[in-house]
Amino acid sequence: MPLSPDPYAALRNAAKYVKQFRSKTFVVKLGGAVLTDPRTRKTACEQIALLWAFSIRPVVVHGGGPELDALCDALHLPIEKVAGRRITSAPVLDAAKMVLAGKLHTDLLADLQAAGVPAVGLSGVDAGLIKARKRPPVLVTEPGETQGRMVDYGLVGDIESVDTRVVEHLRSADYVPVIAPLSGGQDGAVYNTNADTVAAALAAALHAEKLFFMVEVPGLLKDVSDPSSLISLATLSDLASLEAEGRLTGGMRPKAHAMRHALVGGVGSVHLVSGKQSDALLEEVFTNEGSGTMVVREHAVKHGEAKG
Ligand SMILES: Nc1ncnc2c1ncn2[C@@H]1O[C@H](COP(=O)(O)OP(=O)(O)O)[C@@H](O)[C@H]1O
Ligand SMILES: CC(=O)N[C@@H](CCC(=O)OP(=O)(O)O)C(=O)O
Repeated sequence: MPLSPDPYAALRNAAKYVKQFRSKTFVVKLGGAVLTDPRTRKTACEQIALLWAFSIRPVVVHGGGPELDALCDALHLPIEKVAGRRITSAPVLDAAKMVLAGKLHTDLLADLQAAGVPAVGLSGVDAGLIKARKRPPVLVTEPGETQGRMVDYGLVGDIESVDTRVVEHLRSADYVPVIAPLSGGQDGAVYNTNADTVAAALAAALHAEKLFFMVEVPGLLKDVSDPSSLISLATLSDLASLEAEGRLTGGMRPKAHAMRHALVGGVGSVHLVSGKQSDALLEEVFTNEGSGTMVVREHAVKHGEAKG
């Protein structure tokens, strides 16, 4: 969607945000659905390149769930997810390394390079960036269920610490870090960690201004089956109500948890934007109305006011 019919008015309006966000850290998490389609991946990279050109400092975290599903399928490995997180056996973890720190990661780096972003790839294992411990069996209650059940997620890591030094080091030399969602444990262990969780922990540790989730849908929806039910602005308590009403399912559950973690951890705002609709990220950053959902701790911004 064009910013405005008057290009100079659009430019003046965008300039206000360019000034406001110069040198600020934006963590951008690219979801699996956006990455799987080469066209949407390329469009996402071009938008990140524009943020970079405007002196915003992006840090990219990527998922890759659908591509990992495809490899598991090809290898006849089970695909089991509970509350949006994968049950990860040793062979599934090997497949995760191949996809998340391998093919998908490299293809994303190549697209970012092509868009003019000096991207450098890391996983959470590099330089102890994301340290985790194996998640113990936990009680999980799915929406619609009255009773929870104990779930052993296997080789899934719960984040214990984030050491941002390698990220800061790259940023001080003007590189853009691109992080795959694997984490390191004791004695050389490697764990699979949900990419939303990694993005939120990193955004909090870097004191990011904003955290973006680029997803398949237009943003947070009141009714997941109705794309027109977009919620443009939400608080943490709105998020809790939606969750209690069972309106957040599948991958939106770890995302809701991640949004909460980031906001409580000091990130200014969290945004859900479409990775399918062209320029949705730019529209969310550089226009008053935005394109997706902005989530804030509490209502300092009233409906109808600028989102930026
Ligand atoms: N209330 C909701 N609003 C928007 N999306 C929702 C909602 N509840 C569940 N979802 C689902 O969550 C998905 C996003 O999570 P996920 O599949 O993990 O995305 P990604 O892997 O791309 O980050 C959406 O595509 C949608 O199917
Ligand atoms: C533990 C866990 O669930 N890990 C995720 C990591 C990838 C991911 O999060 O990818 P998306 O962002 O595309 O969902 C997985 O195995 O699918």
